[in-house]
Amino acid sequence: MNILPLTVTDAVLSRRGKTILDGASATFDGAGLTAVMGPNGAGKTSLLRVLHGLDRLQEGKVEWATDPATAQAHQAFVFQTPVLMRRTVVENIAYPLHLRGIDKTEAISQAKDWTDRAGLTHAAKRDAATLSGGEQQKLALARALIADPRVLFLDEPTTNLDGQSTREIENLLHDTLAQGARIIMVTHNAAQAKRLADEVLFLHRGKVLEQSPVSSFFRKPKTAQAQAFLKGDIVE
Ligand SMILES: Nc1ncnc2c1ncn2[C@@H]1O[C@H](COP(=O)(O)OP(=O)(O)OP(=O)(O)O)[C@@H](O)[C@H]1O
Repeated sequence: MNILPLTVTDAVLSRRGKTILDGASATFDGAGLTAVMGPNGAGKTSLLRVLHGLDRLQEGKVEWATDPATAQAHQAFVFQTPVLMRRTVVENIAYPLHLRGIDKTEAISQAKDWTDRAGLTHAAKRDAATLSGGEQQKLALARALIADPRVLFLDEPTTNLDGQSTREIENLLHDTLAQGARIIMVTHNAAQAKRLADEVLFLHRGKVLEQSPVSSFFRKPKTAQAQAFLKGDIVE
């Protein structure tokens, strides 16, 4: 099911008198990974939440190629701090299949497969609450991927993780990209964006200043704000 392109047009989002998105516009299409970058507080997480339909805009619109319900059924969101159920790892990963009414034996069988793919075989029967941060992120990613989303939203999935967990997560993302998905991922890590992304969306004070192929963004950013950001200057 092709739910793309996804378009956000002139998005305005305010909270408690503060403008968080200030006329943000962007289009996402085809397979690949969009790295959403920008200074702290630029509105990156808020943009992802709006695209996924978690927050309603005051102005502007979010449109998919299909009706919203179809689009919703083919996308997934992995939060920076995953919300896990007090059940085993396998049961957590099987959950989206239960929601879709898939037979329990089949759901558990697929969940075991994803447990292995996520490098969590050793922890399959453990209560998810006892996992380390890296293991929880891998669980959350496997739980998102089991339903084969066409669009996957990720909010800094490897921040604070060690090298091995980061590599395992990036390997899962490479596989997901090879399956033709579009991943829209907030990252503060330029090296990671270069490893995974085909394009960078640079957000500053609630506006999309640039959405460019990854090589041109890092070689020749279009705005003074992006240049300063890449130099490591403090950008507000
Ligand atoms: N529900 C809310 N109520 C009030 N302010 C909010 C709310 N959500 C976000 N904000 C504010 O909006 C701004 C943008 O937040 P957001 O988390 O989207 O930015 P970000 O670019 O993801 O930041 P970071 O890189 O620090 O994670 C911040 O100043 C934040 O404090």
